[in-house]
Amino acid sequence: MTAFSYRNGALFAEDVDLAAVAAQVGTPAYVYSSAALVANYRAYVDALAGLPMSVCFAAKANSNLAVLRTLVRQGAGVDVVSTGEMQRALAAGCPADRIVFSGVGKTAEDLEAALLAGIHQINVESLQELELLSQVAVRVRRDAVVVFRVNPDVDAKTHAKISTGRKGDKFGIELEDTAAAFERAHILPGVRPVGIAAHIGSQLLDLSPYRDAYRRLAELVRELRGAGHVVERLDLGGGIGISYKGDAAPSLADYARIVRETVGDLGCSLMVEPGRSICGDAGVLLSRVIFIKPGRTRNFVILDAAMNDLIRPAMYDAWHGIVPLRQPAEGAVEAEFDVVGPVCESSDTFAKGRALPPLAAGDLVAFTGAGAYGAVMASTYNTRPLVPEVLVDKDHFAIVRKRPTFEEMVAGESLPPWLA
Ligand SMILES: Cc1ncc(COP(=O)(O)O)c(C=O)c1O
Ligand SMILES: N[C@@H](CCCC[NH3+])C(=O)O
Repeated sequence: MTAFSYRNGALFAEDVDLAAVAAQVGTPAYVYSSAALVANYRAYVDALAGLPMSVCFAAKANSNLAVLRTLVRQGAGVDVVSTGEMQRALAAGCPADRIVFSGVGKTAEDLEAALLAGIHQINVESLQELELLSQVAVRVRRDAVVVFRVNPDVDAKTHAKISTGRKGDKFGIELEDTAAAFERAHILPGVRPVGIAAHIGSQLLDLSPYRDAYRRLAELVRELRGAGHVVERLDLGGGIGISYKGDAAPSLADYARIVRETVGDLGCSLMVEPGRSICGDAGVLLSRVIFIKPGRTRNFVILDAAMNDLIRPAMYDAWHGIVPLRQPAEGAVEAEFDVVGPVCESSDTFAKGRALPPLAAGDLVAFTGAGAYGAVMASTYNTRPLVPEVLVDKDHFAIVRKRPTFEEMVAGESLPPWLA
């Protein structure tokens, strides 16, 4: 769904004029639409209806408390990869038994926190983690419900930096070692293996790798059961890719068909962990033009947003729409610009040779598709404050994370006695 549209020449989020948000909150600022979050979550629930399925939102895509709360109120569970994300999920009101803890490098502290919170399951990614989990479980006297994340060795046909399910990737246990992991878990105290998980990568626009991976999972479930293991849970990993450029994205109906065909009849309770496809198109990053800088070879739009606020273009050459908050006049002629931020790195470039309508210093623009892996990946490089976040619901909005002041930014630092 797109909750962002022009009305009388002004870009709105639901019924809120984004220029009014920029005026009150300043720029850069992330703005999220409640309606889009809810619609995207419901689309998963509806597409997978009839299957014993739970939808756990991957908090890594956007862990803002208000975003989590919006989804949790709809019934979503939360997939977390750190104690911090788990605390956020709990603070957002997610019942512990709807939380899944994933991640390749959980520490004893993470595992202890997860056990004490009593979460739904811990997705274990190595024998080393299993051993540590057993020790922690015995120490805190809580049994761990374990799902083994396996590496199905499938090429997800996505950006190399976000592909996670090929042999040689750091994630998961190799398929052929899974039975041994179950056997070890039966010997160790405090750990109870109940299923398997896989996540082959993010931003998949071709669904066939899911079919390949899920077939391998189904085969593995049968093999494990044949060897006498109980396999009652199957976690299918992250969600489908989204359209950043307005071109065709995969449909949830097609994804659901693959799920039904490959793993629908195993008698396992199923889980998906979508992040991007729930919050990606539900957010924009607002920014203001500082300068238009014409050059001999290239012309630049210099914005007040930078790579530290939205790193995806610098990190993955990712494409985000950049649209003016005031719709250009009919017949306005576009020109090509490099769109850059103020950070002292040439990679602080959002777009090269992008055709844009006439813009002037002071004008506002919005980066589209910025709701996932935007604010969560922001840093304070160049001592730039973290961008504030705003949640819109129908005709009103609230600041759900404020911009820190410069005093707050240095408040945690101190001088050692010999420099004081
Ligand atoms: C284990 C796991 N689950 C879920 C996700 C969410 O993926 P996506 O945002 O593509 O839905 C990720 C991120 O790729 C992940 O690593
Ligand atoms: N951060 C990546 C996605 C990584 C998903 C996490 N496994 C992106 O922005 O596309």
